[in-house]
Amino acid sequence: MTKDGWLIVGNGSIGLLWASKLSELGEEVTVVCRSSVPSAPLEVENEDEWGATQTRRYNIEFTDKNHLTGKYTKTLLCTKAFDLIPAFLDIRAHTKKRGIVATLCNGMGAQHDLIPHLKKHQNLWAGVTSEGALKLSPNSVRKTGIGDTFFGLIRDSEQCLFADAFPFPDVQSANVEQRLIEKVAINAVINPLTAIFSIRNGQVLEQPIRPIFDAAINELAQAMRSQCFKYNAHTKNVTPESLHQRISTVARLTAMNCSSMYEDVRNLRRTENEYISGFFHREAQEDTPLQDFFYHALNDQEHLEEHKKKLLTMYH
Ligand SMILES: NC(=O)C1=CN([C@@H]2O[C@H](COP(=O)(O)OP(=O)(O)OC[C@H]3O[C@@H](n4cnc5c(N)ncnc54)[C@H](OP(=O)(O)O)[C@@H]3O)[C@@H](O)[C@H]2O)C=CC1
Ligand SMILES: CC(C)(CO)C(=O)C(=O)O
Repeated sequence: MTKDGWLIVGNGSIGLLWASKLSELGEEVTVVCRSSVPSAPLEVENEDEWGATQTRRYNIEFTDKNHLTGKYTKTLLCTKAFDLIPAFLDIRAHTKKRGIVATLCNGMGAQHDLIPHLKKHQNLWAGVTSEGALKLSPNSVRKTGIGDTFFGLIRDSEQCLFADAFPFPDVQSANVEQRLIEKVAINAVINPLTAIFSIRNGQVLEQPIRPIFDAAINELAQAMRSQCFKYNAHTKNVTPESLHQRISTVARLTAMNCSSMYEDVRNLRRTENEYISGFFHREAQEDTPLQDFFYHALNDQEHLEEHKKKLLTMYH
């Protein structure tokens, strides 16, 4: 049986947020959960313009992979980068062979690694989002930051049911590779700093973190402009000023948010370090000592306090 609604994989903050957005469009939404399957409706908390909390409820279906039926034409994977492929393989049998698969995860690498696992005529849309969200329980989420979201085709099959149109208004992007790289740069600055120093996003703009924030941006801009950088076609016009402006804006708009990496570190969960600082650590041909430092510090969390002190000494 063909299902024309959306199948969302992952009831984390982003999966719950997108379940509400799709539901608001009048779409049928099914969310596949790996752990506990909620029996209550989805709840989304948001602050109105006067700072009062508003809660909206949505009638969507929560289920687990063993109770899925039919084949979905539209699938949105909202997992961490390292879970993307196993999550798709879990539900692959329930995806339509000419349908679309979309991803919303940070970092670089996992999206492209998914391509060989797709069915023959499925289109793959890689998404990037700078919205902030905090999961409160398996069925509730709080919006914590304003941001934008874009999806672009990274695998285009002529026989896909949706041709090359993404079935959600105003999010389609023709230059998604550029957006993916720009987003990984944003995450490579905000996420490690917030995770190492246990601070909210907005605090990266303040003392004593500010000099490290500035240095991390200058270093990345230089690495991204280098002719030897594999993705140089998408990044050659990046300047320290433009990168600075973009990353500072995200930090301001999500000032009260705890980045996904900070949440992972404080909840003792695996981080996306490998797909964020790890990406620059492997791919940048220029020296990126700060990214290398972040990468090693986050792989050595038992000594985070020492890494923190060292960073502060180096930049003051
Ligand atoms: N939170 C934020 O503000 C932002 C997050 N992002 C990015 O979006 C992506 C998702 O983030 P976020 O929602 O915060 O992450 P979470 O860790 O909150 O959620 C990921 C969810 O995916 C679930 N999952 C993993 N594997 C499977 C599977 N096989 N089947 C079903 N569910 C599965 C996890 O299940 P379980 O509960 O069992 O762990 C978890 O609920 C990440 O790449 C993140 O970096 C981007 C911008 C902002
Ligand atoms: C945009 C930002 C920094 C929002 O917190 C994010 O992508 C994350 O937390 O991973």
